[in-house]
Amino acid sequence: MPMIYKLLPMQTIISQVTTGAHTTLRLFSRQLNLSSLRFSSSKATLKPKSPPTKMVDYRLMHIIRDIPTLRTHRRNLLRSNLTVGLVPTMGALHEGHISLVRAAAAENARVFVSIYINPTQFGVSEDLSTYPQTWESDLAQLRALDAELAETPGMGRVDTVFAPSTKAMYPTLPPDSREDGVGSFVQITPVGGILEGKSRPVFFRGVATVCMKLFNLVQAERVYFGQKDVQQTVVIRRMVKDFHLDTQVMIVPTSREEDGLAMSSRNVYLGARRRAVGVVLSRALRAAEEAYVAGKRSRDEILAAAWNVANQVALEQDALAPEQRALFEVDYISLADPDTMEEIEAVDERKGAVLSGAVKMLPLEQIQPGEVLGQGGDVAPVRLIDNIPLEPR
Ligand SMILES: Nc1ncnc2c1ncn2[C@@H]1O[C@H](COP(=O)(O)OP(=O)(O)OP(=O)(O)O)[C@@H](O)[C@H]1O
Ligand SMILES: CC(C)(CO)[C@@H](O)C(=O)[O-]
Ligand code: BAL
Repeated sequence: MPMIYKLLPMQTIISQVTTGAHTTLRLFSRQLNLSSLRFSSSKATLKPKSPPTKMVDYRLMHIIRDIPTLRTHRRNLLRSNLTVGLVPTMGALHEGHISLVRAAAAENARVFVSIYINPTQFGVSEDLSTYPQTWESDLAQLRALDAELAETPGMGRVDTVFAPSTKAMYPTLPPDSREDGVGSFVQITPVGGILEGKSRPVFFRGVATVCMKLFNLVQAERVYFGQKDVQQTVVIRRMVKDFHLDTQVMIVPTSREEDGLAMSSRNVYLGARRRAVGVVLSRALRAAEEAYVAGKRSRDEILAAAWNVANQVALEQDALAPEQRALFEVDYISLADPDTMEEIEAVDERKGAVLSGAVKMLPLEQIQPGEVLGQGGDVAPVRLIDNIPLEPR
Protein backbone atom coordinates (compact mmCIF):
# COMPACT_ATOMS: atom_id res chain seq x y z
CA MET A 1 0.00 0.00 0.00
CA PRO A 2 2.00 3.01 -1.19
CA MET A 3 2.26 6.17 0.90
CA ILE A 4 -0.94 5.74 2.83
CA TYR A 5 -0.71 6.99 6.34
CA LYS A 6 -2.38 4.78 8.89
CA LEU A 7 -4.29 6.77 11.38
CA LEU A 8 -4.62 6.40 15.14
CA PRO A 9 -2.24 7.62 17.76
CA MET A 10 -0.16 4.79 19.24
CA GLN A 11 -1.71 5.11 22.66
CA THR A 12 -5.12 4.10 21.30
CA ILE A 13 -3.93 0.88 19.72
CA ILE A 14 -4.34 -2.42 21.48
CA SER A 15 -4.28 -4.90 18.71
CA GLN A 16 -4.42 -4.81 14.98
CA VAL A 17 -6.56 -7.45 13.31
CA THR A 18 -6.86 -7.91 9.59
CA THR A 19 -10.30 -9.06 8.58
CA GLY A 20 -10.80 -9.60 4.87
CA ALA A 21 -10.16 -6.38 3.02
CA HIS A 22 -10.26 -4.25 6.16
CA THR A 23 -7.71 -3.65 8.80
CA THR A 24 -9.42 -3.24 12.11
CA LEU A 25 -7.91 -1.61 15.12
CA ARG A 26 -9.46 -2.80 18.31
CA LEU A 27 -9.64 -0.67 21.36
CA PHE A 28 -10.94 -1.80 24.70
CA SER A 29 -11.97 1.04 26.88
CA ARG A 30 -14.57 2.22 29.32
CA GLN A 31 -16.88 4.70 27.57
CA LEU A 32 -14.14 5.42 25.03
CA ASN A 33 -12.19 7.22 27.75
CA LEU A 34 -8.75 7.15 26.18
CA SER A 35 -7.14 8.73 29.22
CA SER A 36 -7.82 5.53 31.14
CA LEU A 37 -5.31 3.65 28.97
CA ARG A 38 -1.62 3.21 29.62
CA PHE A 39 1.28 1.43 27.97
CA SER A 40 1.96 -1.94 29.51
CA SER A 41 4.87 -3.27 27.49
CA SER A 42 7.58 -2.28 25.04
CA LYS A 43 5.49 -3.76 22.23
CA ALA A 44 3.18 -0.77 22.63
CA THR A 45 0.26 -2.88 23.65
CA LEU A 46 -2.09 -1.21 26.05
CA LYS A 47 -4.17 -2.38 28.93
CA PRO A 48 -7.03 -0.50 30.46
CA LYS A 49 -6.59 0.39 34.14
CA SER A 50 -10.02 -1.04 34.89
CA PRO A 51 -11.89 -4.01 33.40
CA PRO A 52 -13.16 -3.35 29.87
CA THR A 53 -16.87 -2.74 29.59
CA LYS A 54 -17.10 -1.86 25.91
CA MET A 55 -15.19 -2.81 22.79
CA VAL A 56 -14.88 -0.25 20.02
CA ASP A 57 -13.61 -1.11 16.57
CA TYR A 58 -11.57 1.62 14.93
CA ARG A 59 -11.18 0.88 11.26
CA LEU A 60 -8.32 2.12 9.21
CA MET A 61 -8.80 5.62 7.81
CA HIS A 62 -6.47 6.62 4.99
CA ILE A 63 -4.90 10.03 5.22
CA ILE A 64 -3.75 10.98 1.78
CA ARG A 65 -1.88 14.15 0.95
CA ASP A 66 -0.66 13.60 -2.58
CA ILE A 67 -2.44 13.08 -5.85
CA PRO A 68 -0.79 9.89 -7.19
CA THR A 69 -1.68 8.05 -3.96
CA LEU A 70 -5.24 9.31 -4.11
CA ARG A 71 -5.61 8.14 -7.70
CA THR A 72 -4.17 4.69 -6.98
CA HIS A 73 -6.46 4.26 -4.00
CA ARG A 74 -9.50 5.43 -5.98
CA ARG A 75 -8.70 3.02 -8.84
CA ASN A 76 -8.50 0.13 -6.39
CA LEU A 77 -11.93 0.97 -5.03
CA LEU A 78 -13.29 1.20 -8.57
CA ARG A 79 -11.91 -2.26 -9.34
CA SER A 80 -13.68 -3.53 -6.23
CA ASN A 81 -16.93 -1.94 -7.41
CA LEU A 82 -17.11 0.24 -4.29
CA THR A 83 -19.02 3.51 -4.64
CA VAL A 84 -17.49 6.72 -3.32
CA GLY A 85 -19.16 9.80 -1.82
CA LEU A 86 -17.07 12.96 -1.50
CA VAL A 87 -17.58 15.57 1.23
CA PRO A 88 -15.49 18.69 0.49
CA THR A 89 -14.67 20.76 3.58
CA MET A 90 -12.20 23.30 4.86
CA GLY A 91 -11.86 21.45 8.17
CA ALA A 92 -12.74 22.86 11.62
CA LEU A 93 -15.41 20.20 11.55
CA HIS A 94 -18.66 20.51 13.48
CA GLU A 95 -21.97 18.66 13.62
CA GLY A 96 -23.01 20.19 10.25
CA HIS A 97 -20.06 18.58 8.48
CA ILE A 98 -20.65 15.32 10.30
CA SER A 99 -24.25 15.26 9.03
CA LEU A 100 -22.86 15.44 5.48
CA VAL A 101 -20.49 12.54 6.12
CA ARG A 102 -23.32 10.54 7.65
CA ALA A 103 -25.50 11.19 4.59
CA ALA A 104 -22.64 10.13 2.32
CA ALA A 105 -22.09 6.93 4.32
CA ALA A 106 -25.78 6.07 3.95
CA GLU A 107 -25.50 6.15 0.16
CA ASN A 108 -21.95 5.06 -0.64
CA ALA A 109 -19.66 2.23 0.36
CA ARG A 110 -16.76 4.61 0.96
CA VAL A 111 -16.69 8.25 2.03
CA PHE A 112 -13.84 10.61 1.20
CA VAL A 113 -13.65 13.83 3.21
CA SER A 114 -11.41 16.53 1.82
CA ILE A 115 -9.93 19.01 4.26
CA TYR A 116 -8.35 21.87 2.40
CA ILE A 117 -8.45 25.61 3.10
CA ASN A 118 -8.65 26.82 -0.47
CA PRO A 119 -6.81 30.14 -0.88
CA THR A 120 -8.49 31.21 -4.12
CA GLN A 121 -11.91 31.58 -2.54
CA PHE A 122 -10.66 34.06 0.05
CA GLY A 123 -10.42 37.67 -1.08
CA VAL A 124 -7.11 39.40 -0.40
CA SER A 125 -8.52 41.11 2.72
CA GLU A 126 -10.44 38.09 4.02
CA ASP A 127 -9.57 35.67 6.84
CA LEU A 128 -7.39 33.08 5.06
CA SER A 129 -4.55 33.44 7.57
CA THR A 130 -6.79 33.10 10.64
CA TYR A 131 -9.29 30.53 9.36
CA PRO A 132 -9.84 28.00 12.20
CA GLN A 133 -7.78 24.81 11.98
CA THR A 134 -8.54 21.86 14.24
CA TRP A 135 -6.84 18.91 12.55
CA GLU A 136 -6.68 16.55 15.54
CA SER A 137 -10.27 17.18 16.53
CA ASP A 138 -11.38 16.77 12.88
CA LEU A 139 -9.75 13.34 12.71
CA ALA A 140 -11.14 12.34 16.10
CA GLN A 141 -14.67 13.26 15.02
CA LEU A 142 -14.37 11.32 11.78
CA ARG A 143 -12.89 8.33 13.56
CA ALA A 144 -15.68 8.37 16.17
CA LEU A 145 -18.30 8.59 13.44
CA ASP A 146 -16.73 5.67 11.59
CA ALA A 147 -16.76 3.58 14.76
CA GLU A 148 -20.46 4.37 15.07
CA LEU A 149 -21.09 3.52 11.41
CA ALA A 150 -19.31 0.20 11.90
CA GLU A 151 -22.12 -0.84 14.21
CA THR A 152 -24.90 0.14 11.80
CA PRO A 153 -25.59 -2.45 9.11
CA GLY A 154 -25.64 -1.14 5.56
CA MET A 155 -23.66 2.02 6.25
CA GLY A 156 -20.51 2.86 4.30
CA ARG A 157 -17.15 3.74 5.85
CA VAL A 158 -15.29 6.96 6.41
CA ASP A 159 -12.49 5.72 4.24
CA THR A 160 -10.21 8.60 3.35
CA VAL A 161 -9.27 12.06 4.49
CA PHE A 162 -7.73 13.91 1.57
CA ALA A 163 -5.67 16.83 2.86
CA PRO A 164 -3.53 18.05 -0.02
CA SER A 165 -0.91 20.78 -0.01
CA THR A 166 -1.50 23.95 -2.00
CA LYS A 167 1.39 23.00 -4.28
CA ALA A 168 -0.46 19.78 -5.11
CA MET A 169 -3.76 21.54 -5.75
CA TYR A 170 -2.30 24.44 -7.74
CA PRO A 171 0.62 22.79 -9.56
CA THR A 172 1.44 25.43 -12.16
CA LEU A 173 1.19 28.84 -10.55
CA PRO A 174 0.86 29.97 -6.96
CA PRO A 175 -2.86 30.64 -6.34
CA ASP A 176 -3.83 34.23 -7.05
CA SER A 177 -6.79 35.64 -5.10
CA ARG A 178 -6.96 39.04 -6.77
CA GLU A 179 -10.04 39.75 -8.83
CA ASP A 180 -7.87 40.13 -11.92
CA GLY A 181 -5.58 37.32 -10.75
CA VAL A 182 -4.02 34.93 -13.23
CA GLY A 183 -4.39 31.16 -13.27
CA SER A 184 -6.77 28.45 -14.42
CA PHE A 185 -10.18 29.24 -13.00
CA VAL A 186 -13.73 28.01 -13.35
CA GLN A 187 -16.23 30.83 -13.41
CA ILE A 188 -19.97 30.31 -13.13
CA THR A 189 -21.90 33.44 -14.06
CA PRO A 190 -24.19 35.21 -13.44
CA VAL A 191 -25.01 33.27 -10.26
CA GLY A 192 -21.46 33.56 -8.92
CA GLY A 193 -21.59 37.35 -9.03
CA ILE A 194 -24.74 38.10 -7.03
CA LEU A 195 -25.58 38.03 -3.28
CA GLU A 196 -22.52 36.40 -1.63
CA GLY A 197 -20.59 36.97 -4.86
CA LYS A 198 -21.22 40.71 -4.67
CA SER A 199 -19.60 40.98 -1.25
CA ARG A 200 -16.96 38.33 -1.96
CA PRO A 201 -16.08 38.85 -5.64
CA VAL A 202 -13.58 35.95 -6.00
CA PHE A 203 -15.42 33.56 -3.72
CA PHE A 204 -17.41 31.44 -6.17
CA ARG A 205 -14.62 31.43 -8.74
CA GLY A 206 -12.40 29.92 -6.06
CA VAL A 207 -15.05 27.45 -4.89
CA ALA A 208 -15.88 26.27 -8.43
CA THR A 209 -12.19 25.97 -9.29
CA VAL A 210 -11.25 23.90 -6.25
CA CYS A 211 -14.37 21.74 -6.52
CA MET A 212 -13.61 21.03 -10.18
CA LYS A 213 -10.16 19.86 -9.09
CA LEU A 214 -11.55 17.74 -6.25
CA PHE A 215 -14.25 16.20 -8.45
CA ASN A 216 -11.68 15.34 -11.14
CA LEU A 217 -9.39 13.77 -8.58
CA VAL A 218 -11.87 11.78 -6.52
CA GLN A 219 -14.27 10.78 -9.31
CA ALA A 220 -17.00 10.29 -6.74
CA GLU A 221 -20.37 8.87 -7.64
CA ARG A 222 -21.90 11.51 -5.36
CA VAL A 223 -20.71 14.78 -3.85
CA TYR A 224 -22.24 16.24 -0.67
CA PHE A 225 -22.85 19.89 0.14
CA GLY A 226 -24.69 21.66 2.94
CA GLN A 227 -27.87 23.67 2.42
CA LYS A 228 -26.30 26.25 4.75
CA ASP A 229 -24.30 27.58 1.80
CA VAL A 230 -27.24 27.61 -0.58
CA GLN A 231 -25.70 29.74 -3.30
CA GLN A 232 -22.68 27.46 -3.31
CA THR A 233 -25.01 24.50 -3.99
CA VAL A 234 -26.52 26.35 -6.96
CA VAL A 235 -23.05 27.15 -8.34
CA ILE A 236 -21.91 23.55 -7.95
CA ARG A 237 -25.05 22.12 -9.54
CA ARG A 238 -24.63 24.48 -12.49
CA MET A 239 -20.96 23.54 -12.87
CA VAL A 240 -21.76 19.81 -12.83
CA LYS A 241 -24.47 20.31 -15.44
CA ASP A 242 -22.61 22.67 -17.75
CA PHE A 243 -19.31 20.75 -17.70
CA HIS A 244 -21.01 17.32 -17.93
CA LEU A 245 -19.34 16.12 -14.76
CA ASP A 246 -20.26 12.55 -13.97
CA THR A 247 -21.36 12.94 -10.37
CA GLN A 248 -24.56 13.53 -8.47
CA VAL A 249 -24.85 16.60 -6.26
CA MET A 250 -26.54 15.82 -2.94
CA ILE A 251 -27.69 18.57 -0.55
CA VAL A 252 -27.96 18.02 3.20
CA PRO A 253 -30.19 20.20 5.46
CA THR A 254 -28.67 22.90 7.65
CA SER A 255 -27.64 21.84 11.18
CA ARG A 256 -28.44 24.47 13.76
CA GLU A 257 -27.61 25.33 17.33
CA GLU A 258 -30.50 25.08 19.78
CA ASP A 259 -31.47 28.73 19.36
CA GLY A 260 -31.50 28.45 15.56
CA LEU A 261 -28.06 29.83 14.65
CA ALA A 262 -26.71 27.90 11.66
CA MET A 263 -23.59 25.96 12.62
CA SER A 264 -20.49 27.30 10.93
CA SER A 265 -16.75 26.96 11.41
CA ARG A 266 -16.50 30.74 11.59
CA ASN A 267 -18.84 30.90 14.61
CA VAL A 268 -15.72 30.49 16.78
CA TYR A 269 -14.95 34.13 15.96
CA LEU A 270 -18.08 35.14 17.89
CA GLY A 271 -17.65 35.82 21.59
CA ALA A 272 -20.66 35.49 23.90
CA ARG A 273 -22.10 38.94 23.15
CA ARG A 274 -21.97 38.77 19.35
CA ARG A 275 -23.03 35.12 19.44
CA ALA A 276 -26.24 36.01 21.32
CA VAL A 277 -27.21 38.76 18.89
CA GLY A 278 -26.08 36.77 15.82
CA VAL A 279 -29.24 34.68 16.03
CA VAL A 280 -31.05 37.69 14.53
CA LEU A 281 -30.52 36.34 11.00
CA SER A 282 -32.14 32.97 11.53
CA ARG A 283 -34.98 34.64 13.47
CA ALA A 284 -35.59 37.10 10.64
CA LEU A 285 -35.64 34.37 8.00
CA ARG A 286 -37.90 32.23 10.16
CA ALA A 287 -40.38 35.15 10.42
CA ALA A 288 -40.40 35.45 6.63
CA GLU A 289 -40.96 31.72 6.30
CA GLU A 290 -43.91 31.99 8.67
CA ALA A 291 -45.40 34.69 6.44
CA TYR A 292 -45.11 32.30 3.48
CA VAL A 293 -46.66 29.45 5.44
CA ALA A 294 -49.48 31.79 6.46
CA GLY A 295 -50.30 32.34 2.78
CA LYS A 296 -48.28 35.40 1.79
CA ARG A 297 -46.74 35.13 -1.67
CA SER A 298 -45.50 38.59 -2.61
CA ARG A 299 -41.89 39.62 -2.09
CA ASP A 300 -42.85 42.72 -0.13
CA GLU A 301 -45.07 40.87 2.32
CA ILE A 302 -42.62 38.03 2.90
CA LEU A 303 -39.49 40.16 3.24
CA ALA A 304 -41.24 42.74 5.44
CA ALA A 305 -41.59 40.04 8.09
CA ALA A 306 -37.82 39.47 8.04
CA TRP A 307 -36.95 43.16 8.07
CA ASN A 308 -39.29 43.77 11.01
CA VAL A 309 -37.27 41.32 13.11
CA ALA A 310 -33.91 42.68 11.94
CA ASN A 311 -34.92 46.31 12.55
CA GLN A 312 -36.38 45.52 15.96
CA VAL A 313 -33.19 43.79 17.13
CA ALA A 314 -31.07 46.61 15.69
CA LEU A 315 -33.10 49.20 17.64
CA GLU A 316 -32.77 47.19 20.84
CA GLN A 317 -29.00 47.00 20.44
CA ASP A 318 -28.71 50.69 19.54
CA ALA A 319 -30.43 51.59 22.80
CA LEU A 320 -27.82 49.75 24.87
CA ALA A 321 -24.53 51.16 26.14
CA PRO A 322 -21.42 50.50 24.01
CA GLU A 323 -20.05 47.99 26.54
CA GLN A 324 -23.28 45.97 26.36
CA ARG A 325 -24.34 45.98 22.77
CA ALA A 326 -23.36 44.08 19.66
CA LEU A 327 -24.09 46.01 16.51
CA PHE A 328 -24.59 44.46 13.11
CA GLU A 329 -25.25 45.42 9.51
CA VAL A 330 -27.59 43.52 7.23
CA ASP A 331 -25.81 42.90 3.93
CA TYR A 332 -28.89 41.49 2.19
CA ILE A 333 -32.13 39.63 2.77
CA SER A 334 -33.17 37.91 -0.41
CA LEU A 335 -36.15 36.09 -1.86
CA ALA A 336 -34.84 34.24 -4.88
CA ASP A 337 -35.47 31.62 -7.50
CA PRO A 338 -34.02 28.31 -6.20
CA ASP A 339 -32.31 27.47 -9.52
CA THR A 340 -30.70 30.82 -10.28
CA MET A 341 -30.69 32.77 -6.98
CA GLU A 342 -32.13 35.72 -8.90
CA GLU A 343 -34.58 37.92 -7.01
CA ILE A 344 -38.28 37.26 -7.54
CA GLU A 345 -41.34 39.46 -7.04
CA ALA A 346 -43.62 36.65 -5.89
CA VAL A 347 -43.26 32.99 -4.99
CA ASP A 348 -44.50 30.53 -7.59
CA GLU A 349 -45.90 27.77 -5.37
CA ARG A 350 -45.07 25.08 -7.91
CA LYS A 351 -41.40 26.01 -7.80
CA GLY A 352 -40.83 27.32 -4.29
CA ALA A 353 -38.10 29.85 -3.48
CA VAL A 354 -35.09 30.50 -1.27
CA LEU A 355 -35.03 33.00 1.56
CA SER A 356 -31.45 33.90 2.35
CA GLY A 357 -29.49 36.57 4.11
CA ALA A 358 -26.12 37.76 5.34
CA VAL A 359 -25.29 39.95 8.31
CA LYS A 360 -22.02 41.44 9.39
CA MET A 361 -21.49 41.31 13.15
CA LEU A 362 -19.42 44.43 13.81
CA PRO A 363 -16.41 44.53 16.14
CA LEU A 364 -17.34 45.20 19.77
CA GLU A 365 -17.01 48.88 20.63
CA GLN A 366 -16.00 48.34 24.26
CA ILE A 367 -14.91 45.06 25.78
CA GLN A 368 -15.80 44.41 29.40
CA PRO A 369 -13.22 42.99 31.82
CA GLY A 370 -13.49 39.18 31.90
CA GLU A 371 -15.87 39.09 28.95
CA VAL A 372 -15.95 35.81 26.94
CA LEU A 373 -14.41 36.71 23.60
CA GLY A 374 -14.23 34.69 20.41
CA GLN A 375 -11.18 33.60 18.45
CA GLY A 376 -9.46 36.83 17.41
CA GLY A 377 -10.82 38.85 20.35
CA ASP A 378 -14.02 40.20 18.73
CA VAL A 379 -12.12 42.98 16.98
CA ALA A 380 -12.85 41.99 13.37
CA PRO A 381 -16.25 41.85 11.71
CA VAL A 382 -17.80 38.39 11.25
CA ARG A 383 -20.03 37.57 8.31
CA LEU A 384 -22.92 35.21 9.05
CA ILE A 385 -25.06 33.65 6.33
CA ASP A 386 -28.22 31.59 6.50
CA ASN A 387 -31.17 30.55 4.37
CA ILE A 388 -34.48 28.73 4.43
CA PRO A 389 -35.90 26.96 1.38
CA LEU A 390 -39.59 27.68 0.80
CA GLU A 391 -40.73 24.33 -0.45
CA PRO A 392 -43.08 24.04 -3.43
CA ARG A 393 -46.66 23.31 -2.42
N1 LIG B 1 -24.59 24.02 9.62
C1 LIG B 1 -24.37 23.28 8.55
N2 LIG B 1 -25.30 22.42 8.14
C2 LIG B 1 -25.11 21.66 7.02
N3 LIG B 1 -24.01 21.74 6.25
C3 LIG B 1 -23.06 22.60 6.62
C4 LIG B 1 -23.18 23.40 7.79
N4 LIG B 1 -22.06 24.14 7.91
C5 LIG B 1 -21.28 23.82 6.88
N5 LIG B 1 -21.86 22.90 6.10
C6 LIG B 1 -21.36 22.37 4.84
O1 LIG B 1 -20.12 21.76 5.03
C7 LIG B 1 -19.35 21.89 3.84
C8 LIG B 1 -18.01 22.44 4.19
O2 LIG B 1 -18.20 23.73 4.70
P1 LIG B 1 -17.08 24.56 5.41
O3 LIG B 1 -15.91 23.69 5.68
O4 LIG B 1 -16.90 25.86 4.73
O5 LIG B 1 -17.74 24.84 6.83
P2 LIG B 1 -18.54 26.07 7.29
O6 LIG B 1 -19.02 25.80 8.65
O7 LIG B 1 -19.53 26.42 6.22
O8 LIG B 1 -17.42 27.14 7.37
P3 LIG B 1 -17.50 28.69 7.19
O9 LIG B 1 -17.72 29.20 8.55
O10 LIG B 1 -16.17 28.95 6.63
O11 LIG B 1 -18.57 29.03 6.22
C9 LIG B 1 -20.15 22.81 2.91
O12 LIG B 1 -20.86 22.02 1.97
C10 LIG B 1 -21.09 23.48 3.86
O13 LIG B 1 -22.29 23.92 3.26
C1 LIG C 1 -16.82 23.57 -0.86
C2 LIG C 1 -15.57 24.08 -0.18
C3 LIG C 1 -14.93 22.97 0.63
C4 LIG C 1 -14.58 24.48 -1.26
O1 LIG C 1 -13.41 24.94 -0.69
C5 LIG C 1 -15.89 25.29 0.69
O2 LIG C 1 -16.39 26.34 -0.04
C6 LIG C 1 -16.77 24.94 1.84
O3 LIG C 1 -16.23 24.44 2.80
O4 LIG C 1 -18.00 25.15 1.78
N1 BAL D 1 -18.67 27.72 3.83
C1 BAL D 1 -18.16 28.23 2.60
C2 BAL D 1 -16.74 28.58 2.66
C3 BAL D 1 -16.47 30.00 2.94
O1 BAL D 1 -17.35 30.75 3.36
O2 BAL D 1 -15.33 30.45 2.76
